[in-house]
Formats: sequence, structure tokens, C-alpha cells
Amino acid sequence: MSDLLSLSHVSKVYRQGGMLSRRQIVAVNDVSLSLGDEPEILSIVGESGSGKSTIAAMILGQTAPTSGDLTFRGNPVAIHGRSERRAFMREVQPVLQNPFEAFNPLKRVDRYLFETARNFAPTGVKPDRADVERMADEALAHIGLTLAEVKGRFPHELSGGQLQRTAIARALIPQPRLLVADEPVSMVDASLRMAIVNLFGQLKKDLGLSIIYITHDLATAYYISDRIIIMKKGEIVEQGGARAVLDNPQHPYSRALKEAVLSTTPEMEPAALG
Ligand SMILES: Nc1ncnc2c1ncn2[C@@H]1O[C@H](COP(=O)(O)OP(=O)(O)OP(=O)(O)O)[C@@H](O)[C@H]1O
Repeated sequence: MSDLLSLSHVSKVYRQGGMLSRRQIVAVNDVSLSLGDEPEILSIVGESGSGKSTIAAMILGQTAPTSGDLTFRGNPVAIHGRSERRAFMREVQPVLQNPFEAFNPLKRVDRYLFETARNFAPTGVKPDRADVERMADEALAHIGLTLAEVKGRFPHELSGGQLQRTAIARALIPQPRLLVADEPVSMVDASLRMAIVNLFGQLKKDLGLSIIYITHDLATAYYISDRIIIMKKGEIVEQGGARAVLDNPQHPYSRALKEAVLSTTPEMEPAALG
């Protein structure tokens, strides 16, 4: 049986300064990783510019690798046709960093939920209004909201935490197998971050979802992930079980990241990070 997701020697090189320029940025360099059949939360951690978002974009099929192989259920993630793209997105959904950018301020949030429900209704089903509302309500229930709470509201009428949870609910409507969450809590109030990250653990358990959790935040990554990958300058410098890696980091960069968290997070007792 093939992996759910596999990246094999994947690199991404951006050319800077136009087509004729020779200046290049190696955003991702020879990265290999995979997700198996078991639901799993894999965190990808690293400082700004280490290539995390580029990996997310490649996994989502938004940008192609310069070299290497990237497959989902054994099929290349390079997608051309509209219907293939939709079939892929049924299974692999993004959660974006900033919910205020994900939602147009002039559009009621329930419209997004209903559109997604219409677009991703089971094949061959033309959902009516009641079906669409039920799909939205069921997705919201997974993240602790109800349709009644968000119906008719504009984005600014919800808190940042509610809006990000609504964005996660939207991603759940197609009943995906994999969520790719790129810095999903960095724009959310610090006091709510853990609650949202905890939802990921719950979704893994309840829905059998796998989640790629991309973050700067070692503390939440430690708490929630099964496995962790630490990246620096486009390369994986360390990977393994989250506790093993963060309790006893081997690479100097991983140690420095951990020390930076311990010195800048007063409420985080060292014991909480091992
Ligand atoms: N479209 C692009 N064109 C040119 N260079 C890019 C592009 N996207 C990313 N880069 C460069 O690739 C490198 C990796 O960027 P990337 O956004 O993947 O890192 P990151 O770890 O996600 O950073 P952050 O945490 O700040 O989002 C950076 O040097 C960035 O400037």
C-alpha cells in the first residue's frame, strides 16, 4: 500500500529578478518526507524563510517542485484538469494563516460555507438548501460552533478565534483526509491558540484526519504533534517523534530554537518543553 503523501528529494528553486536573471533562491532543498495511512499530526517547524510555506504550497499543488517527486495516494500532485483538481481538493484542504484574509469582509461567512458545501457535495448529488445548511452545521459542530452562531454574520462580527474555527470548519466540509495548516494560529490571540491547536488533535481522533501543521511555535508543535520536522534554510535538519526531538534535540539549530522558546515565553515552564 502506498503512502498517503510522499515527498521524495523535493527541491524548489525560485529565480529572482525575472526570467533572464541568474540569481536563484533555493527555497526547499532535497526534502523527503511521508505520511502513512494512520492519522497523524506532523509539524514542520523552522524560522522565517526556512521553506515551510513553500512545502505547503507544493503539497497543495499550488506550485510545482523544481525537482523531485511529490505524490498523494501514489499519484503525482501536479494537477491540470478542473475535475482532477476538485477530486484532489476533496481530500487535501488548506487552512490559511490569516482568517481575515481568507474571508472577504463584505461577504457573510455562511456564504463561504454554503458555497463549499455546494462545490463538494457527494458526487452526483445536487444539494438543496437544507442539505447545504446541514453540511455546514455538521462541519461547524466538529469545531464547537453551530450554524446559528455564524449565520448572517460578516467576518468582523466574529472574533479572530471564531473566524479561524469557521475557516477550519469550511476546510472540513469536503470531508478531507489531509489538512495543510500553514501558521493557522499565528494571527489568533495567544490565549486562544492552544484551544485551536487542540482541535486538531480532536479532529485527528474523531475524523481520522492527518494534519500538516506548519508553525514557528515550538510549544504548540510539541504539545500536539506526533512527529516533527525541523527546517533550516530549505533543508530538514532534524526529524522524529515530537517528544524525542524536542526533549532531546540533537542539531544545534534545534537546540537554539528550543532555547529561544524557553527564554521568550515566560509562562512556558521549562518542564513543559521537556
Ligand atoms: N514566489 C517566490 N519567489 C521568490 N522567492 C520566494 C517565493 N516564495 C518564497 N520565496 C523565498 O523562498 C524562501 C523560503 O520561503 P518560505 O515562505 O517557504 O519560508 P517560510 O519558512 O514559510 O517563511 P515564513 O515563516 O516567513 O512564512 C525565502 O527565502 C523566500 O524569500
